[in-house]
Amino acid sequence: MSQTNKPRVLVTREIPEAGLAILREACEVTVFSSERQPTREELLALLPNYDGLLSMLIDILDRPMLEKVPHLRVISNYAVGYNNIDIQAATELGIPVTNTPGVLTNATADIAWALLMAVTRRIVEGDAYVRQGKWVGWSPDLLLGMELGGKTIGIVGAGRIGLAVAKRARAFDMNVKYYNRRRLDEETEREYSLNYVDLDTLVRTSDVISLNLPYNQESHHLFNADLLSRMKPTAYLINTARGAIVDEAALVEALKKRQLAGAGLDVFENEPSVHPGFLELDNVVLVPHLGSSTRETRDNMAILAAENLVRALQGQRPHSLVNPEVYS
Ligand SMILES: O=CC(=O)O
Repeated sequence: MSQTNKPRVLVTREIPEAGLAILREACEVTVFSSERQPTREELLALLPNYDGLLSMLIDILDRPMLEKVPHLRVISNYAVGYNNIDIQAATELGIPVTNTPGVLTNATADIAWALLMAVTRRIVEGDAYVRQGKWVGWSPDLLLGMELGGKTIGIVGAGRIGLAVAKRARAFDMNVKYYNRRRLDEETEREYSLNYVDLDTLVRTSDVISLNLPYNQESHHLFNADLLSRMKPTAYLINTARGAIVDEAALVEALKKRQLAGAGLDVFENEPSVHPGFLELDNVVLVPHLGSSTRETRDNMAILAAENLVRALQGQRPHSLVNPEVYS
């Protein structure tokens, strides 16, 4: 039982102190661990003792799980994506769910750009080449890459992060096409020099494709063998969204067959497992879901997630609410 009248909150993984300090002011806080996530069973055993949950994007909060903890007064997800939570179920149970948009936009667009540059300019291959002592002197054709200026980037998903990628692309003199379920207004298209195209045209005509859309039933395996086969053989695919937007096995095959030139991946279908096929390919750059991982961004995510949680527990509207219907 609670020692104070403060609400009790469970934080599934240690987050930056900036957020924990906000939580401690208003709540009794338990941090599960700094080392690992709670298992499903551990979470189920713990949650009856808490009023609020601050979850990570790898905590699976599906309907069967949520139905066992309908007393929760808020779930604050430490991520912009919330595909780990059954939002429909949470809404039906009256549980507000919040996320952390905005604060991680630049960091995520930066990592898309880092992957894009690393794979098109063969940075990882070059680093290995030097370390392995293979470099015997400058050569006109050593590790040739693709120039970005004048090329076309196709952005799939033109939300905050997609637009931040577009902004970087303009600075590199690239042409920017985009595909989004809903076309943006003319002013935004003009501001970011964006050309709206359908997905097929984007895939067929882009030199780089950047995935910046949310993962849901509609986007599951959107990039399947068929769509991948329509890419230019000289083109690159960058995924900083969610792994399962791409059929990973199909991507491995397409890369092997050189149906596309390369890929830069921050996210994977079954994290932390990576399809073994990728490990054998030198035209793929792989990083372990680092999109938002700058010190500044993780602090800001912690502050936003903590404020969202405290506001919901205090009966105020959280800053970034995924399911506003719970309040109507
Ligand atoms: O993947 C990271 C996020 O959704 O914040």
